[in-house]
This record gives sequence, structure tokens and C-alpha cells, in this order.
Amino acid sequence: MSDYVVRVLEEDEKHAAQTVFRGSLHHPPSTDEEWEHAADGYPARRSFGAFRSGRIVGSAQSFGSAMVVPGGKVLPLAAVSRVGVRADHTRRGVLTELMSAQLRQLRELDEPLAALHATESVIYGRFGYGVATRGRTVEAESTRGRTLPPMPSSGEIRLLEPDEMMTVLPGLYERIGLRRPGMMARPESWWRMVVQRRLSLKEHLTVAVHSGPDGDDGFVAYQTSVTPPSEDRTLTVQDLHGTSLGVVLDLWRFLLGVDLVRSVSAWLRPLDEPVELIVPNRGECRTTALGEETWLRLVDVPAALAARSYGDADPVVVEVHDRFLPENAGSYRVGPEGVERTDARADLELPVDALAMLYLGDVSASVLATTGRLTAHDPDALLRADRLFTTGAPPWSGTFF
Ligand SMILES: CC(=O)SCCNC(=O)CCNC(=O)[C@H](O)C(C)(C)COP(=O)(O)OP(=O)(O)OC[C@H]1O[C@@H](n2cnc3c(N)ncnc32)[C@H](O)[C@@H]1OP(=O)(O)O
Repeated sequence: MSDYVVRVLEEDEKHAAQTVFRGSLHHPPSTDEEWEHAADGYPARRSFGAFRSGRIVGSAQSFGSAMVVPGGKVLPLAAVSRVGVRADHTRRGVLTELMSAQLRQLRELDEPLAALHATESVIYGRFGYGVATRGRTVEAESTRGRTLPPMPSSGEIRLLEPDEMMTVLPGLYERIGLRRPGMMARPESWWRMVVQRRLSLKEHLTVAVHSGPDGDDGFVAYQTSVTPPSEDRTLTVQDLHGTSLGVVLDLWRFLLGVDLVRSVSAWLRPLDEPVELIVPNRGECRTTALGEETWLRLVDVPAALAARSYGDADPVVVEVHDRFLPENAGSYRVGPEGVERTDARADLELPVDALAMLYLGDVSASVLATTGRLTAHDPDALLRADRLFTTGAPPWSGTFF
């Protein structure tokens, strides 16, 4: 690794970094038009490059966002992406250096959380990331022309014109709010990278907005496709959010009734979204995949632990191990009254990646113990930890970056 230099990029080096990233994913370089929409998504000052003989061979970048944690507090979040190392420089510690530099920067920026979407599950655990939200891919058959189970409807649906999308969606997403642990804020540049880019590239994107008694309260963005030789059209959901479950299910009912569509497919939906209950027969709605959504990193463990709320139980002392950010290592007394560092003997012990799995409520301390990711020195403390860390519903993000 000594032949490599890892440093923050200059603005005019970002395009080359993007080419390395895209190449690592087996994609061609961005066209000028694509780059126009992608360029400012990840600021140069938050973008690291690894250089060998003056040439960029690896990249890891982030943009600033915010994530809601159990109890409703919203914490600064680094959204990490564009991670790639050129194929002729892998397995020499380049990513390890990039991750170390990035984590150090996020500490300096006072961002207690970092999140990413991984291409492979094997990569990020060693850097302290753990899967903190999951989602399911849902496929449902069209209900067109058939009688649906009765359900109270909560409003009306209208389609947006393409030129309305960028003016309506960002404000509507903000209005909907960060409704469940794991959801994140979308900076304006996110909308440009995702929606404006599609519109400029003339991709056919349809957006339906739901309005209830208080105005716009939900939306879905979707595309449709045919896979020859079949004539059957599939509708694929790209983005779906609403202020309540009723609004979200109204949007689903709309999608299931769109003409000339045989089935509706949506990926990484919340695990508890009950689409099965709004189709004529449960069997017409299947979970075809269950997958990792957010990999979360507690960059500042004491700040992150102190920010979330806890269930009703006596405190537990949790010892955290963190190889990359040793300032996080140590024992914390965690309870409904708050969190403090302590020298007391630990009841439970776990690495920081397992703490990320526990943090938003995706898995319980007992499950982590049973699967060998947490050591319980006191079985009673394990039950208390289950009650402390539990949350009402599975966490979910719903934002891809
Ligand atoms: C958030 C995102 O952007 S996700 C996109 C991630 N990028 C990709 O998947 C693109 C294709 N892959 C790559 O570019 C590279 O393989 C990377 C970035 C995943 C890893 O980069 P490298 O420089 O090879 O990682 P590095 O050498 O630091 O490896 C660190 C450790 O992780 C292991 N490792 C890293 N990536 C992998 C992998 N894909 N499969 C198996 N092991 C891996 C290494 O073997 C090494 O283990 P060790 O410490 O026990 O020796």
C-alpha cells in the first residue's frame, strides 16, 4: 500500500474518479450529459481518491444528509457511495486506506452516522458497517377489472407532467417527513442525480401523486417494460412514499389497476407493508426477495447511542469494540434515562458493526447473541436489552443513492 497516496480530490479530478468507480462496476464512463447531473452530487471535499504514480485508481465519496433514529431525532448522516478500486489494484489495501481516511473525515465533520448500499455483503463489515434496514421485493398480479377487498380510500390520484416532477417531488418528500427510523433526507442534488437525470435522458418515468384532505400526501414514481417475446407489461416501482399506510396502499391499488400491466414489482419495500391484504387472493402477491437495504456505521458511538430513545427496562452496560475508530471503544450504560460512559463491568459485548444492526431496531440483542455476534455475560441483561432497543416497526430507508 505504500505506493499509493490517498487524499481528498480536487474538483477537476472528480470525473476521473467517477470513471474508476463506474469501471469497477463494469459500466462505461458517464457521458457528458450524465456527468452534468451527477457532478455536484458528491462534493470534492468529501471525495477521496487513491493515486498510484499520479493516476487515480480508487475512490470513496459521500454527501451530507440526515437520518431519523428511534424516538424521532434526526442526526447528520454521511451517505457513502462511489466506492471502487480499479481491477488491477484490488486486494492491496486500497479500500482499507480509503475507508480509514473517510471515517476520520466524518469524525471531523461531526457526522455521527454513515450509511451505504453495498454491492456485496462481504465488503463493509470489517469497516464497522452492519445491515440496519432490510426490504423485500414484492410482485403482485394486476387487479384490473376485478373486485378488490373493501378498504377505506383516503384521497385522489393525479399524474404529474414531466416538467412538474422536479418542482413537486422534493417538497412533497419533505412534507411526508422521515416517518420511520432509517429514513433519510434527500438534498436537492439527490433529486437532480435521480429524477432530473432520468428526465434529461428522456427515460420514460411516470409519477402519480396522492392528495388527501390536507393536500398532496404521497407519490409513486414508476416505469413499465416488456420482456420479449412476451407481450406482458411489468410496472416497476422506483420510489413510493406516503404520509400514512393508508396513502401508500391507495397508491398500490392505483398501480395494480393500471391498464395493459400484468404485474407490479417493487424492490426494497418495508417488511411490514401489507400488499397481500389488498389483492383479491393473497397468493397473487409474492415476496420474491428479501434483502439488505442500509449498511449503517455508527461513526460517533456515544452521540448515536445518546440520540435514540429506549424502551422501558433497567439499564444495561454494553461494551463496544471498534478497530477503525478506537475512540468509540469502551463501555456504555444504556437506559431510558440516557446513555453514559462507564467503567462498570459489561453485561453485553459486541463489535460496532453488530451495534449498527441493533441500533435502528432491525434485530434484537437476543438474536445477535444466538447468532454469535454479541456476547452476553448476563442472560438477564440480554432480555433487558431486547426491551430497551426494540422499536414498533421494522426500520426502513426507501432512498437509494
Ligand atoms: C457503497 C458503494 O459504492 S458499493 C460499491 C463497491 N464497489 C464494488 O463492488 C466495485 C468492485 N469492487 C471493487 O472495486 C473492490 O474490490 C472493493 C472496493 C470492493 C475492495 O477494494 P480493495 O482495495 O480490493 O479492498 P482491500 O484490499 O482494502 O480489502 C480489504 C479486505 O476486504 C477483502 N475484500 C474486499 N473486497 C472484497 C470482495 N469484493 N470480496 C471478498 N473480499 C473482499 C479483502 O480480501 C481484504 O481482506 P483482508 O483484510 O482479510 O486481507
